[in-house]
Amino acid sequence: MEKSARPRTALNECVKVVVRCRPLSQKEKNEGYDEVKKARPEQKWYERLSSKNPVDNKKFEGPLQVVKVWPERGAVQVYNPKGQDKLFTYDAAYDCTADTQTIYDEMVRPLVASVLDGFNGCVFAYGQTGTGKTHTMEGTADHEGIIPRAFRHIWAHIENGASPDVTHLVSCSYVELYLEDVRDLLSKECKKLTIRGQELNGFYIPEMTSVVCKSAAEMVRVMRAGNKNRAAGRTDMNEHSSRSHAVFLVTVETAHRPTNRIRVGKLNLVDLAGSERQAKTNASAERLREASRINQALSSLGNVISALAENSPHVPYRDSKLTRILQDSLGGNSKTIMIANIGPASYNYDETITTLRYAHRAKAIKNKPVRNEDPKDAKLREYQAEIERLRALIEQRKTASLDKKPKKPPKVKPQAQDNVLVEEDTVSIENENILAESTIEQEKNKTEELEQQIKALEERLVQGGGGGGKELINNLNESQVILEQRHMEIAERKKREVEMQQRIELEEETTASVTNTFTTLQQEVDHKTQRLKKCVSKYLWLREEMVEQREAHDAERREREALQAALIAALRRRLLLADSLVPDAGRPAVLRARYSDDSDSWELRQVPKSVPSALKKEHVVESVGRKSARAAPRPTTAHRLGTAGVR
Ligand SMILES: Nc1ncnc2c1ncn2[C@@H]1O[C@H](COP(=O)(O)OP(=O)(O)OP(=O)(O)O)[C@@H](O)[C@H]1O
Repeated sequence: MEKSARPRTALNECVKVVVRCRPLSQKEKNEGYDEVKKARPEQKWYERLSSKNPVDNKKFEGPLQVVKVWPERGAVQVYNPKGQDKLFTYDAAYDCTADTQTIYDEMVRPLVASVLDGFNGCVFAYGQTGTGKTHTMEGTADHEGIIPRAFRHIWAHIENGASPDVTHLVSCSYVELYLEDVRDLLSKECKKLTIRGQELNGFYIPEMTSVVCKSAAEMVRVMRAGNKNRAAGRTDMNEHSSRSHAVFLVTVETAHRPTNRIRVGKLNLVDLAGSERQAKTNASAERLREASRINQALSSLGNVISALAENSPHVPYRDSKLTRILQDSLGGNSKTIMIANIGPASYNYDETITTLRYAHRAKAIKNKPVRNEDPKDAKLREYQAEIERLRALIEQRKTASLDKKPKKPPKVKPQAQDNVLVEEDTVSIENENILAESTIEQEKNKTEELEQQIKALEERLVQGGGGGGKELINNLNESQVILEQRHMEIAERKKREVEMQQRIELEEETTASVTNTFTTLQQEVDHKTQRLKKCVSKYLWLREEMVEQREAHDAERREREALQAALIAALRRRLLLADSLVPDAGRPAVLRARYSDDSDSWELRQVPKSVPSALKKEHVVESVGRKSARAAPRPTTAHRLGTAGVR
């Protein structure tokens, strides 16, 4: 099993990006979104080049399906009413006919195999609300998602492991990020947790519940138990919308007895909450607050992706808890897959383009996965040491109890005068024996207790080749392994085909003029005109893209400002209601945003006016968004409410 010649480190590895487009929902079909845009009046390139603003504000004239996926090219094309269609390429692209099995076999299976080999892995689903992130990651009652498939894969590997010299320990944890709080979904009352720095091997939450599991079914039960505690709600965009980011962490520890080495692979399975436009959601105050935090965390994630893609010297990981948790997965010690989920309908055009842009940027992120060998915090090592200690204790007790064996009473002699003495001896020996027997009984109980402890510890560990023993099961396991290998081979071939296709397209563009030979001048002119047109098209595309990105950025900023204004208005209303409770009620006051080191957050404080500064008692009204001290921006004017507004 063990091959010491294998390298411990992998080369820099880019984040793999996969796009999945969900089918139209029944509601969308009823509204007529199943019409596909086939032809679009094309503006002549020289007309568009001469126009001052290449992007007019043309909108969709009716409901349309605007996304076309090219699985064989790993490309996604989006019909653009404002200009040229958008075309993005990825490691893989799946249309609405693709099932999760295919995505798992082609993309996720190799990653989970690496985790079983001691690497860290992360799969995270990103996208607008209602685009199928939960469907992809968890699945539904009749459709298995990536997470339960990964469980089955892990246990198939353990059960098929040929060597009984290999011991495994599989544990899982489940946390969610709700309103910037990390909550333990596997603890009673979902206790709040604190992320303690960044360890070498993934994020570190000391009090997080960790459940040792012994089968895939047990892991599914743990996931379902956690899901019951997850924050979910109904929005206009999704009947069952996840209102939190959920991270399911699987740790697989593997000990190889001959070499006494332990490998620890950690797999983060992340279902992010969806971004959403407030204008579309008709959100209530509570949903607004949730959405604001969701969008805030996602925008931090976007900033981290951009900084990494641009090789920026500062990556703002500390801007949100989500980015702290994903720190290793993005630009660190992990192999990572981002699944960007999109919807096909035209009313989601802006969000689809935003998701595709982020996903495209994420392709440039380079990770540095390292196999985790013999880490200090391996639980398996702890268990093994404890079992050894208990065994040694039992041995000690056994040798000690040999000395306490009951003595035999002396034989009664025939002489009458000696009998009294002998009887006395017998009584004392019998007493000693009763004492010794009770001590032995106690020792036996203690030994049994220790043996029980060893058994309990050993039960948590799983020996490789668990499926062995029966020939039938062995054969079944073997065929399963062969089948898995075939799946991997097919997936690998398909991946290479997509890569080849993308390379051919790129080379066609760059080398056509070099390789082409022309017999007539006219041919050369035609060819060069064609090339010029292509270059101009590309230029136009980039110009449009730039303008659109600026527009999207402005729209996002405007939306955030509107959201902030709405939240502040809600806060003001609450303040007015609670006026009588405010210590300085009646006096004019201002609201100021101050950064608090204690709570690592921005706080809205009510500061009384016209009071000598020594007597000013600030009253914290509410924490506004957590930001780390280093990365936090100065409060904007939106934070500073007018003095007239609040009494
Ligand atoms: N590939 C797919 N095939 C069939 N149905 C799908 C697919 N993707 C999503 N759906 C359906 O679309 C609906 C919304 O999906 P889901 O809840 O997974 O979205 P989401 O992105 O997780 O949303 P949110 O961010 O609000 O939690 C569900 O009814 C789901 O079953």
